[in-house]
Amino acid sequence: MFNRVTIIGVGLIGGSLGLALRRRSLARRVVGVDKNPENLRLARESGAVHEASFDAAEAVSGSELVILATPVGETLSVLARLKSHLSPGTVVTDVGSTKAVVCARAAEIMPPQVWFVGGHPMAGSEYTGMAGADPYLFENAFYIITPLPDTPPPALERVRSLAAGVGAKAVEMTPAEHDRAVAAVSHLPHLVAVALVNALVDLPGGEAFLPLGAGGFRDTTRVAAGNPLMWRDIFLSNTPAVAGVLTVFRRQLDQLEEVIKNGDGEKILALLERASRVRKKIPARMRGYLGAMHEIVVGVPDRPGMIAKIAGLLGDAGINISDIEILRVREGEGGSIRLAFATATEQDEAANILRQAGYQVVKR
Ligand SMILES: NC(=O)C1=CN([C@@H]2O[C@H](COP(=O)(O)OP(=O)(O)OC[C@H]3O[C@@H](n4cnc5c(N)ncnc54)[C@H](O)[C@@H]3O)[C@@H](O)[C@H]2O)C=CC1
Ligand SMILES: O=C(O)C(=O)Cc1ccc(O)cc1
Repeated sequence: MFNRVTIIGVGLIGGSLGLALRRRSLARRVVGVDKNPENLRLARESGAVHEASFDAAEAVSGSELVILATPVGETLSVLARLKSHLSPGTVVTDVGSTKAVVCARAAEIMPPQVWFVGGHPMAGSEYTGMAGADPYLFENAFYIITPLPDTPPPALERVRSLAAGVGAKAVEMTPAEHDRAVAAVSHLPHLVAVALVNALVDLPGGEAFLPLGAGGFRDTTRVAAGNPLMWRDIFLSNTPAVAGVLTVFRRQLDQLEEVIKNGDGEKILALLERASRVRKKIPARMRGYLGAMHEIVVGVPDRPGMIAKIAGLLGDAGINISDIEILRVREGEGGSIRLAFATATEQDEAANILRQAGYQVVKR
């Protein structure tokens, strides 16, 4: 258990860490600092922090762990302002989406006997601020930690225990490796989503097509609703890696344009098949590092208490629902619910029980 943890920036990620620390009783005292009074108020009200403060210098004093959870562009200036108030033995970590610039500079700024260990929970959403925080956000997510060669093992261990404590799986890499990897799996997808939305708006009458967008447009553009200031800082602090992946992506777009303009069905098919093959390798039934999920989709009529009824039938049979999602709802007609189980046996049993109770069930 930590004695005192200070979180600077109680927004989506800082607030979620506070909620997770409190929920799991991982710290005797969690102090939240923010320049936004509303986020501080919500953090206090929701119990994400024991104490809220505008004064970072005072709040970090005596903390075992200081978590910097501001946008990346603020992290180093916040650190520079509070460094002389850090107590010997304190470990400072961050949660920023880029690591090389911050980790290199933070190591230089640190006073003696205080260590900076970079961190990045690979979990989040398109929401912003404490109002989007979630105590379960990090559950089963990867949490990348980027120690430097001279990071003392006890300092690294403190950040590892934060990651494990909030339910995540810690993985270590160098800051440069981290930045290359996230450029491909997080920063490029964000830019693609932004370009898709802006392209639609650029098309004559395009914005009027927006309501017609089916699942595909929603799925591929969800992240474009994210916080523009946060994402600006990310692109400003990972420029070479992002530029590199954009070049590769542009080549892909050029290739698609060429084969489509040429009406080359064989090549179009080859490109689509290659992507389909690789995409299917992403374990669709895995969340973070959880094992494969075994799913069923249940059709439910639109009546009060239906979810409770289904959960009750399965609960009575000792079957644990690992995940639940409402897929489609049509007012007055019902909809479908996806239920996931840890084992194929539970999946089979759940399908049988619900079918016997008269529900339509499809196993996935
Ligand atoms: N949003 C996401 O899905 C993820 C974000 N991250 C990283 O986490 C960090 C925080 O992002 P979010 O929580 O999404 O942003 P957010 O905007 O929800 O929260 C940031 C908080 O920091 C506060 N803040 C900004 N400058 C400050 C300063 N100088 N002093 C005190 N407080 C200050 C803001 O008022 C706000 O409450 C960013 O570095 C981001 O790259 C990491 C993983 C996922
Ligand atoms: O919304 C999502 O699915 C995300 O992937 C959120 C996210 C945004 C930034 C990060 O650095 C990590 C995760």
